[in-house]
Amino acid sequence: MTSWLLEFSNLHYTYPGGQKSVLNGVSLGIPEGKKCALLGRNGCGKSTLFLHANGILQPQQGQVSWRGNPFVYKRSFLQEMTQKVGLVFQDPEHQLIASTVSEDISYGLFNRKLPPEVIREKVGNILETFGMTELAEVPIHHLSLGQKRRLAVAGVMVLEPELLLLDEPTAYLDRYQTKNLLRELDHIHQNGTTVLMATHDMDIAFEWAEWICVMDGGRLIFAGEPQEALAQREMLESLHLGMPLLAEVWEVLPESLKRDMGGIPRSVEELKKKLEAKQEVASV
Ligand SMILES: Nc1ncnc2c1ncn2[C@@H]1O[C@H](COP(=O)(O)OP(=O)(O)OP(=O)(O)O)[C@@H](O)[C@H]1O
Repeated sequence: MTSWLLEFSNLHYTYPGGQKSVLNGVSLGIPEGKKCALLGRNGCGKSTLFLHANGILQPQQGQVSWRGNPFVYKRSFLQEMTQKVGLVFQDPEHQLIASTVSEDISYGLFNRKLPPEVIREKVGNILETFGMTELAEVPIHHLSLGQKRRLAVAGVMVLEPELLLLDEPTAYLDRYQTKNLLRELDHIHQNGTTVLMATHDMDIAFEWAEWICVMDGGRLIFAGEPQEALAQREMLESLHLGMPLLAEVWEVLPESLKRDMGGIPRSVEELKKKLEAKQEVASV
């Protein structure tokens, strides 16, 4: 049986004064140690679900559990959850509060009342990990959007969460910045953090994630491995998510080539490698 690090069970939520319920019985488990993607069209409730992951919002019905233990909506428990679950908002402007890069990263550590020398060391290490050492004293309003996004992730990661949730972290990033961010997330994941990313981008989800969830209308409608998601063409197209580009390319390849290549490659690099290997065999 899969062990869920965080589990949402039958959550219902309507915003105060809202006309419509946003979460309509969503049940979704985040498997420990995996890179996960949450897909769904605009307004289906992804961000609202994220706000339930560390108790910022409390469900009106249903339950959130951490390692099988239901959330208790009391200050001490919620403080513990904000440490275990790091949340990176869609808009970094909502997250960055201090005036310079290093001050911003220090903020959460100061709140934890850590000794100044420990804070200095942690900030220095995280700046190095994120390649931002030279930006330490730069005012936040001088940063590019890509740098702000990296800083928002760094500011959460310095608190060493066990689960990192990112709300559309690649939105508005160019290909180069997107690749860098995904590489950083891989690094974070290799160091033992479970990662869940909300995205509209099926190509990123297919290439990067090991577990894919799809929401619609405040409910979960699919959860499974990326290859299983490919069997859901009709559902993915009806939600305007579409199929990954590589799956579309795969469709038009000759059957003999597909047989030799095994399954659909997960990335362009994997496709190239498989094609080159095939050419080498053919030229022997
Ligand atoms: N603070 C709020 N007050 C009232 N309604 C809200 C609030 N935040 C979000 N909503 C509404 O809740 C619904 C779900 O929004 P949410 O941001 O959770 O969806 P989403 O799937 O993350 O969308 P997107 O992909 O566009 O970011 C939308 O109809 C939105 O207008």
